[in-house]
Amino acid sequence: MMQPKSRVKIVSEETLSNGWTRLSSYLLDYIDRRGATQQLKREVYHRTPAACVLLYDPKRDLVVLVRQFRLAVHLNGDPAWIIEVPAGLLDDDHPEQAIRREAMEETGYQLRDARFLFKCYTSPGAFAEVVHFFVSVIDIADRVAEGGGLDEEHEDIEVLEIPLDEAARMIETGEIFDAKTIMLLQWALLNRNKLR
Ligand SMILES: Nc1nc2c(ncn2[C@@H]2O[C@H](COP(=O)(O)OP(=O)(O)O[C@H]3O[C@H](CO)[C@@H](O)[C@H](O)[C@@H]3O)[C@@H](O)[C@H]2O)c(=O)[nH]1
Ligand SMILES: [Mg+2]
Repeated sequence: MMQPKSRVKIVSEETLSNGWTRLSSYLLDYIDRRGATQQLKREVYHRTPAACVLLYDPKRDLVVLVRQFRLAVHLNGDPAWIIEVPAGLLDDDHPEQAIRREAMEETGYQLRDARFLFKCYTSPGAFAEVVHFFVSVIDIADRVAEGGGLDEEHEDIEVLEIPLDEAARMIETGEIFDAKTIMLLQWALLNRNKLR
């Protein structure tokens, strides 16, 4: 059995765009499962790692979500102020540090425990992005600031407190359609009893 690494040889990389995030085109020699060498062309968007968190308040049985404008959604013609769990890029921080910072900036909640759940590739066909998923049990007393995002980054974030069952229904109605948000809400539905 061939080692996986020896099946892939990067022949060349060309930077197509180097703006907010770099986009490259690669040529690679790829040995397929029958042992034949194929030359492939693949584009990769070098999105850096990120983290997201489900804030769950067991006393009120609600989750804290954020609503903000997403241009890609707008360009597709979908309602573009979309509802998501708090999330952000790691910016060289450890995932847990990053998610504490993002939760504070976006929602004003000071997290006590943040429990790592899993990591996931959000779109592995084209994006290098890995997202680290967390859950944090919160209480109304943990909200020490307004949230809303950073003015200097022109973040314009609305904080929403929604009963978990209502949020679950909003997946069915199509009002919530962000992948990481759906994953965390479904995790919460499966594990709510352990969070009380
Ligand atoms: N100038 C500039 N600024 C940008 C650009 N893209 C994003 N920004 C700014 O950078 C901020 C990044 O905010 P974060 O909170 O760190 O990231 P996020 O956009 O919430 O990202 C999370 O959700 C995305 C959508 O699901 C994920 O793609 C991402 O990995 C992460 O989970 C944005 O609010 C915006 O102000 C850009 O192309 N140019
Ligand atoms: Mg964010």
